[in-house]
Amino acid sequence: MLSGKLKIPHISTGEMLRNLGGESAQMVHSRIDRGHFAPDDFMLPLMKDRLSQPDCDSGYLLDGFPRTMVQAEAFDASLSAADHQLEHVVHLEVDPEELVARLAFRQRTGERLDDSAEFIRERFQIYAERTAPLLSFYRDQGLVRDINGTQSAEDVFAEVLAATS
Ligand SMILES: Nc1ncnc2c1ncn2[C@@H]1O[C@H](COP(=O)(O)OP(=O)(O)O)[C@@H](O)[C@H]1O
Repeated sequence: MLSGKLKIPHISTGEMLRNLGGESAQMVHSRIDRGHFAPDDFMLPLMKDRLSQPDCDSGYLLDGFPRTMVQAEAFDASLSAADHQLEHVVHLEVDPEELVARLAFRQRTGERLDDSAEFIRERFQIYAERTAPLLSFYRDQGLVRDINGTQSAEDVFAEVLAATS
């Protein structure tokens, strides 16, 4: 919805990784199917290549990147080198119980192995250890827009649009 409205590409790293072919695919899929991250030294060249495509020239909506401090710092350095700036970091806040319910629903309607109950707890823990620290990193830069994600998709969309316009 958002990328259509803003007319910029939606770049979902999870989707890119799930669709990966070639020789790295097996290594990456065996990790992400268990809820583990793809390695930083795999993600960084992948994203460098993706963000250098012409459709990214006027901006992009990142979904799932950066997810570790190593990624955030490398991304920051590459933005500065290109004289580009991040405009917003959208932080969607949802209660853990609600998230578990949503993931359980997604598992019933989809095929993602990492949505199984076995891996959900693991993904929460990895988020807390490796991704949550990015919030204070970006808060210090004044970029974080906190959004209540426990609303209907339409209301979340409206709130995100208002916070980023
Ligand atoms: N930036 C990233 N670095 C490392 N692994 C990633 C990254 N983005 C996605 N992944 C892997 O892909 C999986 C699915 O990502 P994503 O589709 O964004 O899931 P969700 O939105 O359900 O958290 C993640 O759990 C992780 O294993």
